[in-house]
Amino acid sequence: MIRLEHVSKVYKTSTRPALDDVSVEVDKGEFVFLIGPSGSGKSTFLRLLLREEVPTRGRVYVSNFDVAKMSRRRVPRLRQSIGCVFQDFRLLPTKTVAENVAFALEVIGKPRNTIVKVVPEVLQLVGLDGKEDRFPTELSGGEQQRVAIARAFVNRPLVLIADEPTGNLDPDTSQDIMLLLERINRTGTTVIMATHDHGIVDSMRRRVVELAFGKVVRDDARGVYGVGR
Ligand SMILES: Nc1ncnc2c1ncn2[C@@H]1O[C@H](COP(=O)(O)OP(=O)(O)OP(=O)(O)O)[C@@H](O)[C@H]1O
Repeated sequence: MIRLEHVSKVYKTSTRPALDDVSVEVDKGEFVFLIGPSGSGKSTFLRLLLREEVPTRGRVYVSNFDVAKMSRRRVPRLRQSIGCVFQDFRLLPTKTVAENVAFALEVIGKPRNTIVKVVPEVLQLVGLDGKEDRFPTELSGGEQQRVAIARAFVNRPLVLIADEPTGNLDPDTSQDIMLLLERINRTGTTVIMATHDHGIVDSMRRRVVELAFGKVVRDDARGVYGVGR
Protein backbone atom coordinates (compact mmCIF):
# COMPACT_ATOMS: atom_id res chain seq x y z
CA MET A 1 0.00 0.00 0.00
CA ILE A 2 2.82 2.39 0.95
CA ARG A 3 6.48 2.07 0.03
CA LEU A 4 9.35 4.45 0.59
CA GLU A 5 12.57 3.39 -1.16
CA HIS A 6 15.79 5.04 -0.01
CA VAL A 7 14.02 8.33 0.56
CA SER A 8 15.98 11.39 1.60
CA LYS A 9 14.62 14.87 2.01
CA VAL A 10 16.79 17.93 2.42
CA TYR A 11 14.80 21.15 2.71
CA LYS A 12 16.20 24.09 0.75
CA THR A 13 16.89 26.15 3.86
CA SER A 14 18.60 23.32 5.71
CA THR A 15 21.85 21.39 5.36
CA ARG A 16 20.89 18.41 7.53
CA PRO A 17 18.44 15.94 5.92
CA ALA A 18 14.95 15.80 7.46
CA LEU A 19 14.80 12.21 6.18
CA ASP A 20 17.96 10.25 5.45
CA ASP A 21 17.79 7.08 3.31
CA VAL A 22 14.46 5.87 4.67
CA SER A 23 13.01 2.63 3.32
CA VAL A 24 9.69 1.47 4.78
CA GLU A 25 6.92 -0.72 3.43
CA VAL A 26 3.38 -0.75 4.87
CA ASP A 27 0.85 -3.35 3.76
CA LYS A 28 -2.82 -2.74 3.15
CA GLY A 29 -4.75 -2.75 6.42
CA GLU A 30 -1.75 -2.24 8.71
CA PHE A 31 -1.81 0.12 11.69
CA VAL A 32 1.54 1.85 12.13
CA PHE A 33 2.77 4.25 14.78
CA LEU A 34 5.43 6.68 13.61
CA ILE A 35 7.38 7.88 16.62
CA GLY A 36 10.52 9.84 17.38
CA PRO A 37 11.56 13.06 19.04
CA SER A 38 10.55 16.46 17.78
CA GLY A 39 12.34 17.19 14.51
CA SER A 40 13.08 13.54 13.74
CA GLY A 41 11.16 13.66 10.45
CA LYS A 42 7.67 12.31 11.18
CA SER A 43 5.74 15.17 9.58
CA THR A 44 8.09 15.18 6.62
CA PHE A 45 7.39 11.45 6.15
CA LEU A 46 3.63 12.13 6.15
CA ARG A 47 3.91 15.16 3.86
CA LEU A 48 5.79 13.07 1.29
CA LEU A 49 2.89 10.58 1.17
CA LEU A 50 0.51 13.45 0.36
CA ARG A 51 2.90 14.99 -2.15
CA GLU A 52 3.00 18.15 -0.08
CA GLU A 53 6.75 17.73 -0.43
CA VAL A 54 8.84 15.79 -2.93
CA PRO A 55 11.85 13.72 -1.91
CA THR A 56 15.35 14.91 -2.75
CA ARG A 57 16.23 11.27 -3.48
CA GLY A 58 14.32 8.00 -3.57
CA ARG A 59 10.85 6.82 -4.53
CA VAL A 60 7.49 7.06 -2.76
CA TYR A 61 4.57 4.81 -3.68
CA VAL A 62 1.02 4.99 -2.29
CA SER A 63 -1.33 2.39 -3.75
CA ASN A 64 -0.79 2.68 -7.52
CA PHE A 65 0.62 6.19 -7.34
CA ASP A 66 4.29 6.87 -7.98
CA VAL A 67 3.97 9.90 -5.74
CA ALA A 68 7.22 11.73 -6.38
CA LYS A 69 7.06 11.29 -10.16
CA MET A 70 3.36 11.73 -10.87
CA SER A 71 2.11 14.80 -12.70
CA ARG A 72 0.65 17.67 -10.70
CA ARG A 73 -2.65 17.03 -12.45
CA ARG A 74 -3.04 13.64 -10.72
CA VAL A 75 -2.24 14.89 -7.20
CA PRO A 76 -5.93 15.51 -6.30
CA ARG A 77 -6.64 11.84 -7.10
CA LEU A 78 -3.87 10.76 -4.73
CA ARG A 79 -5.18 13.04 -1.98
CA GLN A 80 -8.71 11.70 -2.38
CA SER A 81 -7.42 8.29 -1.42
CA ILE A 82 -5.78 9.57 1.78
CA GLY A 83 -7.78 10.88 4.75
CA CYS A 84 -6.03 13.22 7.18
CA VAL A 85 -6.56 13.98 10.85
CA PHE A 86 -4.53 16.54 12.80
CA GLN A 87 -3.89 17.55 16.39
CA ASP A 88 -5.82 20.81 15.97
CA PHE A 89 -8.92 19.25 14.30
CA ARG A 90 -9.04 21.90 11.50
CA LEU A 91 -12.84 22.07 11.27
CA LEU A 92 -14.62 24.86 9.44
CA PRO A 93 -16.01 27.03 12.27
CA THR A 94 -18.98 28.43 10.32
CA LYS A 95 -20.25 25.01 9.28
CA THR A 96 -22.17 22.52 11.40
CA VAL A 97 -20.93 19.00 12.12
CA ALA A 98 -22.91 17.57 9.20
CA GLU A 99 -21.85 20.41 6.89
CA ASN A 100 -18.17 19.92 7.76
CA VAL A 101 -18.39 16.26 6.76
CA ALA A 102 -20.56 16.95 3.70
CA PHE A 103 -18.11 19.59 2.50
CA ALA A 104 -15.37 16.96 2.07
CA LEU A 105 -17.65 15.23 -0.45
CA GLU A 106 -18.92 18.41 -2.12
CA VAL A 107 -15.41 19.53 -3.03
CA ILE A 108 -14.77 16.29 -4.89
CA GLY A 109 -18.07 16.55 -6.74
CA LYS A 110 -20.10 13.78 -5.09
CA PRO A 111 -23.79 13.94 -5.95
CA ARG A 112 -26.23 15.35 -3.40
CA ASN A 113 -28.12 12.06 -2.98
CA THR A 114 -24.88 10.26 -2.05
CA ILE A 115 -23.98 13.00 0.43
CA VAL A 116 -27.34 12.92 2.25
CA LYS A 117 -27.03 9.15 2.55
CA VAL A 118 -23.43 8.72 3.69
CA VAL A 119 -23.00 11.70 6.05
CA PRO A 120 -25.49 10.36 8.67
CA GLU A 121 -23.93 6.89 8.32
CA VAL A 122 -20.43 8.11 9.07
CA LEU A 123 -21.62 10.37 11.92
CA GLN A 124 -23.25 7.35 13.48
CA LEU A 125 -20.04 5.35 13.02
CA VAL A 126 -18.06 7.96 14.97
CA GLY A 127 -20.74 8.28 17.66
CA LEU A 128 -22.02 11.74 16.80
CA ASP A 129 -25.60 11.07 15.81
CA GLY A 130 -27.82 13.68 17.43
CA LYS A 131 -25.07 16.32 17.18
CA GLU A 132 -25.15 16.90 13.43
CA ASP A 133 -26.48 20.47 13.71
CA ARG A 134 -23.97 21.69 16.29
CA PHE A 135 -21.14 24.03 15.42
CA PRO A 136 -17.53 23.07 16.29
CA THR A 137 -17.45 25.57 19.20
CA GLU A 138 -20.39 23.71 20.74
CA LEU A 139 -18.42 20.46 20.94
CA SER A 140 -15.77 19.07 23.29
CA GLY A 141 -12.27 18.47 21.92
CA GLY A 142 -12.94 14.75 21.65
CA GLU A 143 -16.16 15.39 19.73
CA GLN A 144 -14.38 17.80 17.40
CA GLN A 145 -11.80 15.13 16.68
CA ARG A 146 -14.62 12.68 15.93
CA VAL A 147 -15.96 15.13 13.36
CA ALA A 148 -12.48 15.42 11.85
CA ILE A 149 -12.24 11.62 11.67
CA ALA A 150 -15.69 11.38 10.10
CA ARG A 151 -14.65 13.95 7.51
CA ALA A 152 -11.40 12.09 6.80
CA PHE A 153 -13.16 8.74 6.50
CA VAL A 154 -16.41 9.63 4.73
CA ASN A 155 -14.88 9.06 1.29
CA ARG A 156 -13.56 5.64 2.44
CA PRO A 157 -9.88 6.42 1.82
CA LEU A 158 -7.32 3.66 1.38
CA VAL A 159 -5.05 5.32 3.92
CA LEU A 160 -5.74 7.40 7.01
CA ILE A 161 -2.91 9.66 8.15
CA ALA A 162 -3.19 10.90 11.70
CA ASP A 163 -0.64 13.49 12.85
CA GLU A 164 -0.75 13.64 16.67
CA PRO A 165 -4.54 13.15 16.75
CA THR A 166 -4.62 12.89 20.54
CA GLY A 167 -2.19 15.74 21.20
CA ASN A 168 -4.91 18.08 22.50
CA LEU A 169 -6.99 15.48 24.34
CA ASP A 170 -7.03 14.09 27.87
CA PRO A 171 -6.08 10.41 28.35
CA ASP A 172 -9.65 9.03 28.52
CA THR A 173 -10.77 10.94 25.45
CA SER A 174 -7.57 9.86 23.69
CA GLN A 175 -8.44 6.21 24.38
CA ASP A 176 -11.89 6.73 22.84
CA ILE A 177 -10.34 8.28 19.74
CA MET A 178 -7.94 5.33 19.46
CA LEU A 179 -10.86 2.87 19.65
CA LEU A 180 -12.40 4.76 16.76
CA LEU A 181 -9.19 4.67 14.72
CA GLU A 182 -8.94 0.93 15.42
CA ARG A 183 -12.49 0.48 14.19
CA ILE A 184 -11.66 2.35 11.00
CA ASN A 185 -8.55 0.23 10.61
CA ARG A 186 -10.68 -2.93 10.90
CA THR A 187 -12.62 -1.83 7.81
CA GLY A 188 -9.37 -2.38 5.87
CA THR A 189 -8.11 1.22 5.92
CA THR A 190 -4.36 1.48 6.43
CA VAL A 191 -3.63 3.83 9.35
CA ILE A 192 -0.37 5.72 9.89
CA MET A 193 -0.26 7.74 13.07
CA ALA A 194 2.53 10.04 14.21
CA THR A 195 2.50 10.41 17.96
CA HIS A 196 4.40 11.31 21.11
CA ASP A 197 1.83 9.52 23.29
CA HIS A 198 3.69 6.76 25.14
CA GLY A 199 0.56 5.43 26.86
CA ILE A 200 -1.31 4.85 23.63
CA VAL A 201 1.60 3.19 21.82
CA ASP A 202 2.32 0.95 24.81
CA SER A 203 -1.31 -0.10 25.24
CA MET A 204 -2.04 -0.86 21.59
CA ARG A 205 1.02 -2.94 20.73
CA ARG A 206 0.94 -2.25 17.01
CA ARG A 207 3.77 -1.79 14.56
CA VAL A 208 6.15 0.96 15.66
CA VAL A 209 8.49 2.72 13.24
CA GLU A 210 10.88 5.00 15.12
CA LEU A 211 12.76 7.87 13.51
CA ALA A 212 15.80 9.66 14.90
CA PHE A 213 17.59 12.42 12.97
CA GLY A 214 15.69 11.38 9.85
CA LYS A 215 16.68 7.71 9.95
CA VAL A 216 14.59 4.65 10.80
CA VAL A 217 16.20 3.36 13.98
CA ARG A 218 13.56 0.78 14.89
CA ASP A 219 10.71 -1.09 13.18
CA ASP A 220 8.91 -3.46 15.58
CA ALA A 221 5.87 -5.51 14.62
CA ARG A 222 4.23 -5.19 18.05
CA GLY A 223 6.20 -2.40 19.60
CA VAL A 224 6.15 -0.15 22.62
CA TYR A 225 7.22 3.49 22.82
CA GLY A 226 10.41 3.45 24.78
CA VAL A 227 12.14 0.10 24.35
CA GLY A 228 15.68 0.01 25.71
CA ARG A 229 15.57 3.52 27.17
N1 LIG B 1 9.44 23.41 5.48
C1 LIG B 1 10.63 23.19 6.07
N2 LIG B 1 11.72 23.87 5.71
C2 LIG B 1 12.93 23.67 6.29
N3 LIG B 1 13.15 22.73 7.24
C3 LIG B 1 12.09 22.00 7.63
C4 LIG B 1 10.79 22.19 7.09
N4 LIG B 1 9.93 21.32 7.70
C5 LIG B 1 10.68 20.62 8.57
N5 LIG B 1 11.97 21.02 8.55
C6 LIG B 1 13.08 20.46 9.34
O1 LIG B 1 13.16 19.07 9.07
C7 LIG B 1 13.40 18.33 10.24
C8 LIG B 1 12.29 17.31 10.47
O2 LIG B 1 11.09 18.01 10.78
P1 LIG B 1 9.66 17.31 10.92
O3 LIG B 1 8.64 18.40 11.05
O4 LIG B 1 9.49 16.34 9.83
O5 LIG B 1 9.84 16.55 12.32
P2 LIG B 1 8.76 15.88 13.28
O6 LIG B 1 9.36 14.60 13.71
O7 LIG B 1 7.45 15.84 12.61
O8 LIG B 1 8.70 16.89 14.51
P3 LIG B 1 7.48 17.20 15.53
O9 LIG B 1 7.34 15.97 16.39
O10 LIG B 1 7.99 18.38 16.30
O11 LIG B 1 6.28 17.51 14.71
C9 LIG B 1 13.58 19.35 11.35
O12 LIG B 1 14.95 19.59 11.52
C10 LIG B 1 12.86 20.56 10.83
O13 LIG B 1 13.42 21.75 11.36
